[in-house]
Amino acid sequence: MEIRFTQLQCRSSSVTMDIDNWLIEPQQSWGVFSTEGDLGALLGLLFTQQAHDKTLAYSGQLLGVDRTKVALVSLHEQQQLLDDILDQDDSESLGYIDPKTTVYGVIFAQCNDEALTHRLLQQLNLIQLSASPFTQLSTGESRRVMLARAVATKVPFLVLDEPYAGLDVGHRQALSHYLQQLSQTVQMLVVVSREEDMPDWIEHIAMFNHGTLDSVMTKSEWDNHPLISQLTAQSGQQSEELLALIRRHRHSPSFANPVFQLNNGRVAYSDKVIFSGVNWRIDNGVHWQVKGPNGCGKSTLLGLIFGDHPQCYSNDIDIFGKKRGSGESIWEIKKHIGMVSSALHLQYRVNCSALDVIVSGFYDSIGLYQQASKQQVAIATEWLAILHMGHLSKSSFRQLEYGQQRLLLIARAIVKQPTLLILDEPYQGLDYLGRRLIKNALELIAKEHLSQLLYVSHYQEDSLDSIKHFIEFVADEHHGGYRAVITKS
Ligand SMILES: Nc1ncnc2c1ncn2[C@@H]1O[C@H](COP(=O)(O)OP(=O)(O)OP(=O)(O)O)[C@@H](O)[C@H]1O
Repeated sequence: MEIRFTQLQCRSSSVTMDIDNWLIEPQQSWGVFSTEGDLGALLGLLFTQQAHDKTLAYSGQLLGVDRTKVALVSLHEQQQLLDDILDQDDSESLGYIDPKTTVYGVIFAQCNDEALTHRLLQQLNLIQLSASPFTQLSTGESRRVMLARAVATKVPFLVLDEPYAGLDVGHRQALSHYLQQLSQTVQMLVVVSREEDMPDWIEHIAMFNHGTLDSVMTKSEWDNHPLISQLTAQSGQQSEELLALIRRHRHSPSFANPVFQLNNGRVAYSDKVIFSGVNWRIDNGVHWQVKGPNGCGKSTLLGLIFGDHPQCYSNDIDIFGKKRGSGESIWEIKKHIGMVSSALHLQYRVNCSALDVIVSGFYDSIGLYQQASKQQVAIATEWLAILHMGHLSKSSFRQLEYGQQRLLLIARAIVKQPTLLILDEPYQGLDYLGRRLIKNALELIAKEHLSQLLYVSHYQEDSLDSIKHFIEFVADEHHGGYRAVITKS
């Protein structure tokens, strides 16, 4: 396709996209880097006009897009598909959710082609998961299925919005290689908000600054562009404001050691062991990072702490001075924990306002069912202002962009200043500035011990200086699944 944008302008709740002049020649694939706002969602809408079940109004010209021949991969689409499948599995079952829709089924439904489905399962390292229900996959596993599903449509143009989000290092490299090969036959727009996610093989890059197409350039021009250092300085100041807010309301109770202890931890399903023999002790004030490849059990382990994993009662766990399963109330435990994860993001299916989402952090509820105090509302309002979302205070959570939703969920987790702050790939869906803001704030929270961090990220650049303790899952040759290795830097 030859696509031409001329004086095009359209807006979302986070940003106004402005493109004076941009030509995408036939067969060309482009990398798009954006510093602010969910430009991937806007471009996805412009190119498909079917995502989110709504159309996007714009002024100016967009010529050459055949919308029947474009497929979109984005976190929003992934969320939507999970929602749909959960609804479908739910409605077909008798009172309990029976996860029927398999990985194979999700891909095959797009092409009705067994050979192609099989090939894609192989190319994206999904063969082992072929019969797994889609709703049970880990974040990185679902990401790869979303891509296979888009390729299965056999369209000649793909819009890939943050295709590397949630993938471990190995899978990121494999995907980059796969996309390079795919680019011989399929045209692509690859939208990224991390410099290191810009694929090496991309020859043309469009750089957006605050929503405006700033410049188009080659990969080598991009590698030396000064914009990144300017942006870094800008986000530092915002993070300081955030920390000042947190400091003002600090009130962390401290517990006797150990805060958490897991003895000989094991999680297994009927067909496979995820991990076994895990011994992990978390002492007061120590921050930890959980590492390991996609599907090794990082979220599962954190679910044992948070108490929402069904096997937390069959494991030997002490938390906040109590033995799990000794009659302790789950709410009593959750009171001391703030949590951000993709699973929580998916669970947050209620339609309350942006402000209420933050306030719900004081009550550990999904949605708000209590009368908040004036002070709670004031703190949540300050959070909205720092996140540049003051004008969205009354907007419905589900109508916001994925990245805006994620920022609100991060604020929700931090707002009550929990003893343990569990951050399971917190940056997913955040734009460049949002990610810098939150990362700086977490670094400061950790440094000042305002909360104790349990942190998961697949990116080296996300490492926090204050985290010196690591629990890493590595393949367990003897028992199958994974075992944990503990290290200190
Ligand atoms: N109910 C279930 N039955 C069988 N397997 C399951 C079930 N729920 C989760 N799994 C599997 O457990 C494994 C661990 O999942 P988990 O989400 O903990 O991985 P992770 O390390 O957090 O991965 P990622 O880096 O992709 O987020 C995955 O392979 C997932 O498919």
